[in-house]
Amino acid sequence: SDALFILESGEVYRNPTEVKMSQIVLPCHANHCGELSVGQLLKWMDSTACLSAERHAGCSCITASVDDIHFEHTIGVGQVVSIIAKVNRAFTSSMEVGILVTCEDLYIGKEWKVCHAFASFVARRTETGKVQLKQVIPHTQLEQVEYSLAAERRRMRLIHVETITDLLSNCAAQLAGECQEHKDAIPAEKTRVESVELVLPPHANHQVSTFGGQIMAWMENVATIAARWVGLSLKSWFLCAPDVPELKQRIGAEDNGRKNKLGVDLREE
Ligand SMILES: CC(=O)SCCNC(=O)CCNC(=O)[C@H](O)C(C)(C)COP(=O)(O)OP(=O)(O)OC[C@H]1O[C@@H](n2cnc3c(N)ncnc32)[C@H](O)[C@@H]1OP(=O)(O)O
Repeated sequence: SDALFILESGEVYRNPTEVKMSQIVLPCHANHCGELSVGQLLKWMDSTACLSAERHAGCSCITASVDDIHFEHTIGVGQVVSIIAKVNRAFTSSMEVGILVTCEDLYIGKEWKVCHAFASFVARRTETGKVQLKQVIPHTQLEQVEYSLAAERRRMRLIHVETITDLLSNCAAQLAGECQEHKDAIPAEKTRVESVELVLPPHANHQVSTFGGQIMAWMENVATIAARWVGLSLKSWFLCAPDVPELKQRIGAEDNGRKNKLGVDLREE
């Protein structure tokens, strides 16, 4: 196991960028179904990953994007969520942070995986310009695998952004023709939900801009309301981002952030 990796010096190796956060789920963290709200979980994941990125960078970092996330299980009130984040690889000023979420039921003594996500964090520019991060040196076999995969994921991430942009600009007219009339169809416009949020001090991070996790939590809230229009019970669902959520502009107290997009996949149970 990675935790028991022994260095040549005889010391037990611990990844210096690793951050672990555990939290018992309280009723105030739950949604209307009595399960941990995805928005709350995204906030915890973002803060844990940001700590890991800042531990590596040694300076203030911001969330640039989070890749698709597939939630395999829901988490109930009273269960314990553990989030482990570590920097897989640093590029120039950006880093890929791997985030593993597990859930534990203390009373039955079981622990299971909830999701695995990858977030990109960027070290804030200084007066002298872009920060050049120190490289990550993988020690364990698992770290070496993640280090190699991180470069490939970054390549795919950049291609994905371009593909989606091309799709939206070139194919919108063709896709419209694909829509078919169904008897019980709900007009897409009817599922539209818009929410306006006032950025208050509890929404800000230590850099006094809105938490990336808070923005994702607001997005998840609106997406959940929109999805309910189609009449499925939201007992469990995948929240994923066909258009990787990108945080393109910092939102301060007086700014209007650029629009972010989110897709929701529903699963009926
Ligand atoms: C912890 C928090 O809660 S922070 C608050 C929430 N987050 C935010 O407000 C972020 C707002 N967004 C921004 O400030 C900007 O869009 C930034 C800094 C992410 C990117 O700005 P850009 O002008 O594109 O910067 P630039 O082109 O110099 O790229 C900087 C790095 O970011 C990387 N990057 C930019 N966009 C993305 C993205 N969507 N996904 C992954 N990496 C990205 C680039 O590849 C580059 O990496 P490199 O230096 O390792 O080669």
